Amino acid sequence: MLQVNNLTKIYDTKKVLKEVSFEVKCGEIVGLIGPNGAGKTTIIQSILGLIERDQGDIYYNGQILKKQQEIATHISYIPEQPVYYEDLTVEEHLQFIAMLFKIPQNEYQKRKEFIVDYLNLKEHLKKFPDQLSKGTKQKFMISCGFIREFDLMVADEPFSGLDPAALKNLKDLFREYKRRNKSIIVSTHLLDLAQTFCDRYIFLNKGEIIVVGSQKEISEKINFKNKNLSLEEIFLKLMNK
Ligand SMILES: Nc1ncnc2c1ncn2[C@@H]1O[C@H](COP(=O)(O)OP(=O)(O)OP(=O)(O)O)[C@@H](O)[C@H]1O
Repeated sequence: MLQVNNLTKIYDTKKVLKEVSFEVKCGEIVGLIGPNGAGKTTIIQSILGLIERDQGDIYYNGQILKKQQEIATHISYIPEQPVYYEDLTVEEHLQFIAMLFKIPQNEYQKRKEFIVDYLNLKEHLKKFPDQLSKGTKQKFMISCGFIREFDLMVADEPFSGLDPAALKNLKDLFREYKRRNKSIIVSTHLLDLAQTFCDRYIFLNKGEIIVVGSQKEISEKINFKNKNLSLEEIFLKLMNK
């Protein structure tokens, strides 16, 4: 469904992404894993057209994606840092997104009830984002990502600040969308959690992909004796820690 070819990004004179290529299939959850500064957010922002690429093409269902509007139509996004309008309430944001994506009113109500219930956001609907705690703000960002229809969601550290119940709910939500044949790219440092719901992983370091595959496949590639390494063990081995 998504094909990323030779993605390269240069800041000043530093290549922070070096010919990164990968694909994401329909109904697949792919974990983007790597140490701080590896390039996860840069990949996500390049796919979404939020920053300009120096090289590389993004294909969506075989069609090259160029215009911001085309990208936004197909791909939903949970940003790493909350982005919102200070003078709109949580509910008004959801309505605004519904309007942008032309979601019929009855469909919007159904989706809102589902997501607000899933994320325990009901008591916060009339609040302004600045009145929310960090974790609730994150749930609000997640609700904005899920209120609209999408085939691919890109989530940049979406678990940040969530309590254990909300972590579980978001994980379940990702699984539910996978059941609906939606694809998800998720960047996270929570490796124990990631290994409970991701199908495949892209391990990055210093702007380069070092290995791609399922936990089992990567385990086998990097360690012949013990084929069942945890994701944390894989990470530490790959980073030579
Ligand atoms: N606007 C910018 N100007 C210059 N360098 C940048 C800019 N944004 C990111 N970088 C650099 O690009 C590299 C990749 O950063 P990026 O934010 O993509 O990493 P990350 O893997 O998402 O890290 P983290 O896990 O800490 O969120 C880093 O070396 C970072 O310093």
